Amino acid sequence: MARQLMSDNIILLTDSYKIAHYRQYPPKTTTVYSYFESRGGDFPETVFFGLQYILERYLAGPVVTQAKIDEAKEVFALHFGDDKLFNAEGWEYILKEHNGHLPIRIKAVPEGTVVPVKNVLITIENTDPQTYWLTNYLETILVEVWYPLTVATYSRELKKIIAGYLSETADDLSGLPFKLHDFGYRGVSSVETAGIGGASHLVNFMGTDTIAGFMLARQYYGSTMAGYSIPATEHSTMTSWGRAGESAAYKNLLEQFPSGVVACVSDSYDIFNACENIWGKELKDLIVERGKDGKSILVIRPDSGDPATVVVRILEIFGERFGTTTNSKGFKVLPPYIRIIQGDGISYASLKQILQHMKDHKWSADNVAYGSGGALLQRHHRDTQKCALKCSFAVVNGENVNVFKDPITDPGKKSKTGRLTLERTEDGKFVTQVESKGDPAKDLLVTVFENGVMVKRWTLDEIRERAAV
Ligand SMILES: O=C1OCCC/C1=C\Nc1ccccc1
Repeated sequence: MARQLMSDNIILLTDSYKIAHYRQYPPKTTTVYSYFESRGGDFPETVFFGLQYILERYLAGPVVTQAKIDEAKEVFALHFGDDKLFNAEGWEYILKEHNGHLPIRIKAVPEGTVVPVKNVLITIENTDPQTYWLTNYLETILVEVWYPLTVATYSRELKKIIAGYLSETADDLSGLPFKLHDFGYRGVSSVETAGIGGASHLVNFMGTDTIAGFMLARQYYGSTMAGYSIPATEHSTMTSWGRAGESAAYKNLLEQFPSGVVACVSDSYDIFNACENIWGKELKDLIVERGKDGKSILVIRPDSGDPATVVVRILEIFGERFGTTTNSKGFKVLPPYIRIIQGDGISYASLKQILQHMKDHKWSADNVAYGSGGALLQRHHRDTQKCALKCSFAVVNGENVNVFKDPITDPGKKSKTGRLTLERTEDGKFVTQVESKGDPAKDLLVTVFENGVMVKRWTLDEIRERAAV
């Protein structure tokens, strides 16, 4: 049989130090209860997303087998130089008593919910008193939810910026879902990262080139097709015509794609010459003609230079060549058959600068879409939103213990204690009730996983509803 992939042996999906933790809890510990939160960071609220994938992919079903236990025995004896350290009995207990299903209960806020930081988002506890040691054994894989949570949050913050400028400078927000396109597949650390991050972006938008992203949404979030794209050029398909062949390359593009939306990267040599003399003069009539069907659009993609400066300069050139109208908010709009996509240097900071520069020059946000790669999918870490899992409650020798940490060296790391609920106050604000004082009937946390079974799932459509800007 093909050897178990490391990522498919749940016993190996943890940090080495956790292997020895079962001997370190107080004697007669029967419950370990922990919670996950974002303590805050770049943004004051987060979109909860991505736990469903982790549960389905790594924790659900009969994940414990004798083969995996044997593999763990072998590798941990080598890894620690000690064949007595690994809790083989504990895992064999799960195999025999629970038929390989994890005796764990996980409650979480519904995916897509936007929650202010410093609120409980997930709780996890063991359902079998024998497996108190399993709760935090699963911390490692569960805390990886920081990544989809942070990408979904970051993507939504970019959406807020674009929505704001559309509200101020466009007739409506109908173009918003396609205003930020995911260019990030090559810029992430692995195919799995691309899938997770790509799906996280699709909570907020519908434009993507990260195929792994909509495939993950298809497989884990019940979304037949979560994201869309269009024919677009890259430098190789343009520069292979040679510099002298630049206009022939562009003309060929319009002939190959006589209708529909098509994008063309145009900065290979001199984007301003390309816009002024090729797109704006030599091929102008072709562009206007194809636009007469009311649905064909040529999208020009700059890919270098200072984004704000380059975008506005192209808008001015196209405004002169193709004309403009003034919309209900008093801002200029190019004819519907020609647009711009800025896919270089897009980030939370630069997006505001570009949109503000456009506004200062009376250009509507309608004219430009954006693409983002590494900044969208990769330039994040667990401390971006300070995501962590901490133990807040235990039962030891039949006694309830409110567990917490409160380091004198960092008050910001003080953890919540007791059993927790996430509730809403009368005025609709989220509040985390601590010390087991919450009302389970009001708890917004939903049991999503129990004893190996996914007991609650959400679809991407439902999640998009909750996360709507
Ligand atoms: O130009 C475009 O218009 C919209 C469709 C996508 C697109 C470009 N895609 C892309 C992907 C990965 C790296 C760079 C660009």
